[in-house]
Amino acid sequence: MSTTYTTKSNGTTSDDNKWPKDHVKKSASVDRPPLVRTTKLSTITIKLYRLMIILRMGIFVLFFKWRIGTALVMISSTGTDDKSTVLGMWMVSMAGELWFALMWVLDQVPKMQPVRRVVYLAALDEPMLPAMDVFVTTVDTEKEPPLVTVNTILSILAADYPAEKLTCYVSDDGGALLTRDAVAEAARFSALWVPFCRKHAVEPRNPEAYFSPGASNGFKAWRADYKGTAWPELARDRRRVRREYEELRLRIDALQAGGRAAVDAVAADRSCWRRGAAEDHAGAVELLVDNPGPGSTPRLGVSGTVDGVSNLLDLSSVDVRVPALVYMCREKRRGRVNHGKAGALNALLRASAVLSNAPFILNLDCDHYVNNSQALRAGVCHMLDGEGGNGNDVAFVQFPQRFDGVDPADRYANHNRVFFDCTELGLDGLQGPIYVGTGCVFRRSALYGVDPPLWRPQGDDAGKGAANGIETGKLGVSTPFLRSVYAVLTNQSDQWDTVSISSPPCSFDAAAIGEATALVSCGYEDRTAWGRDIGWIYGTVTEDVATGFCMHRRGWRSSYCATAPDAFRGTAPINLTDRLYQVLRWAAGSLEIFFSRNNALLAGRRLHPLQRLAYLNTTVYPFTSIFLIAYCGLFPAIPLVTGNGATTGAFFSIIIRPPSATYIAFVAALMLTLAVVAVLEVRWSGISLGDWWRNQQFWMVSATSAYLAAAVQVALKIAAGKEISFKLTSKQRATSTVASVKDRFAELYAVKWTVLMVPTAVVLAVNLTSIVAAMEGGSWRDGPMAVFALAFNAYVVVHLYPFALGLMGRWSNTLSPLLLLIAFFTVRLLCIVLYVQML
Ligand SMILES: O=c1ccn([C@@H]2O[C@H](COP(=O)(O)OP(=O)(O)O[C@H]3O[C@H](CO)[C@@H](O)[C@H](O)[C@H]3O)[C@@H](O)[C@H]2O)c(=O)[nH]1
Ligand SMILES: [Mn+2]
Repeated sequence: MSTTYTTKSNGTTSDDNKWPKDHVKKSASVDRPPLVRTTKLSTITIKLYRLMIILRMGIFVLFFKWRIGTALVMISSTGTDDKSTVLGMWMVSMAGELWFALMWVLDQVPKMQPVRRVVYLAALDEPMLPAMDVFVTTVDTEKEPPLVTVNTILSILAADYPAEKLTCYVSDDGGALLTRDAVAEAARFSALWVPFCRKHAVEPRNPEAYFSPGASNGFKAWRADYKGTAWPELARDRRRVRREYEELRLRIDALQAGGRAAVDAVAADRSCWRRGAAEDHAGAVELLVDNPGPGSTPRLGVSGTVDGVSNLLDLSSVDVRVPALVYMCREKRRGRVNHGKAGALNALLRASAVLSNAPFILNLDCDHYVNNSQALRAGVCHMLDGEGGNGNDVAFVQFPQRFDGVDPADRYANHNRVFFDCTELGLDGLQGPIYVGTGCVFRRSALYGVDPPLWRPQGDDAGKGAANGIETGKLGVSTPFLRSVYAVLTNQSDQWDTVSISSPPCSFDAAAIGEATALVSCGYEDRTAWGRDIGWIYGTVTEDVATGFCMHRRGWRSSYCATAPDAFRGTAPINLTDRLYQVLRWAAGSLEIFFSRNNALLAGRRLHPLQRLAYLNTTVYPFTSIFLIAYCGLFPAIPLVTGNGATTGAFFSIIIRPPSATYIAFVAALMLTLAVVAVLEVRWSGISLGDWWRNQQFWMVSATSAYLAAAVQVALKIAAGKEISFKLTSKQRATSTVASVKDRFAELYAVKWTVLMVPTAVVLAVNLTSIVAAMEGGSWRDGPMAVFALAFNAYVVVHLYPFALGLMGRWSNTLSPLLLLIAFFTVRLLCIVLYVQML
């Protein structure tokens, strides 16, 4: 598919943006079976889906033609007194309808060519595996319990990957000694946990998830595999490891309690258990587990050699080496912007460059653990072989985000299935999925702001030109760092053997650690291009979308890797307040990108045309709230504002007439095609109708609350320079206790009122005012406006208030999604029929 794209976009005007003339796709010249197989979905369902989308776009065109035609006639035949009212209403309604149609098109069109990719892990030879660095970020020990981070680290260290090629870096943005001590505890426990996982091939390799009763996370129940002789030994080892794990938990609890006690003692001076204040502390890089050494061979456990571990388990036939683990805390100083997560990741990028300098980087939030120990290998398959045999143009491989601990009804649409199982698959068929912040493997060279091989001058396969072209001023002044960048950029070849990828060899000596510490100082990025062209992108709270966009804009591709069982799993906010704040941050971040140099409309021609639409969609969607609230909510108030009593009455008398048959036909056709497209989408992607419905519902909730708040925040940023802050999502502390669903999700049932509901409240108030006004001006019959307002109120209430009141979970168990869908479309239809009757 990339080939057709290349030819299609050939022959541009600007020199820089010309598709390489005779770029021939290098197919995998290596003699091995392909690692990834890509299939375009082209079942009858998909064909029908495309057809319906095109059909619906056609109906839009006819509809708008008719609407504009009839409105012009009506406006010209209206008396001058009412003209402003009618014109006002007509403009608001046209703006709304055009916007909703545009949003629907932007959302649907990039989904028209979905692909699926399957990896063949068996074809991946051990020596082919490149080195991999894993970045974990954490910032706040209250909202991100250290135990969660510890479990994530353990799942990474125990992943099925050669120990000498894997390094785990933990960034502690809060500079808390507690975090550092907890990571050190993880390092100690890994000496037992990693060999145990290897010995019995346990899954998942997150101890908390592994030991929690009933959590199989997509794997067969752990006992099922062990009917044979290994069973008694696993049971015994498991018991012992579990006991050790319980002790680890207690130690971490004690650390946390100690931290709190100290805080209490020194009257809220949090600095006593930090390197300094959370926002003002020195940088530090510390090696907690050393690398086993390049090319080192498996070391079998011999009794009594591994920190007393072998006394607990028989490890005589198990490789006991543990991958390297590095703790890092970048320097922060008050009064200097630190760029949040993007700043932390850029510090990690530099520090790791002078230590392990792996060509690939996996990025995980502290709560997203490795659920499938093969995940890293799956990512490598995409990097080596993705995009039709040559993965060299793939900048990143995104995995779907999956979550533990969401209520069974998924009331707040945390699973986001439509996005992860439809949209991302569709984008994978274009230039590649959007980067969503966690569970993503990067190519290090792509983060250094160079062009993909596809766009380099001919014959520059080794990236020499790219390496020479890199201006040192952009990257900062550290010579060891620049040397590491050069090594990475010149080492891109199709021969992904250990020789070419592990250069320069890992070194974790004191000099390297010292250099790494200098690289995480807060002044390093001054007068460089970090955050602009290099590394993770600054200037938005959704650094993920911006970073992926900048790569796609350069012509890089990305790849989507859905595995079974899930590659990674994290936690999601399950109460409405946290969830709405998360949605608010995403919406505000998107608008920040829209109003920046990273606006999709400004990108050059290397961006796939449909990819551009997709990025436009992800950055303008919060504006929908303005149109929605004007169209459905404030619309009834227009005659009250523009007309005086007499003209309003006259206006009402004009508009009491049944809607025309043409209009009803249009609305019915638009509704029907919408429903059919939805059903087809559900069918080809394999999500359930319930998932789709949840998304619709939660979209309504967000669009009448958080999106509008985001628009206000961004307006304030533009007008008054007020920066948008990153409000961290609280991670649930994992529990091993079995509690009833009701107890576990008790928080859901508590009514939480939040400021984000204010926009909805305003709209409802305006609606009520207009109802009262209409009633005062005459009888109920005179006020179709009032009926419309009532219908909209019902619409909002049906969508929103059950959420707020915590009823949805119970309802959804009794009402089938289909019934809800029917109700949803009926109310929507009613709203629209009533409303256009007025025009
Ligand atoms: O100053 C900061 C702020 C945040 N983080 C880390 O950023 C991550 C994401 O935070 P979270 O509150 O969990 O955000 P979510 O809303 O769950 O995250 C999604 O959306 C974010 C963008 O808004 C992305 O950064 C995330 O990766 C993506 O999972 C966590 O690991 C934090 O520790 C930092 O390291 N430094
Ligand atoms: Mn998160």
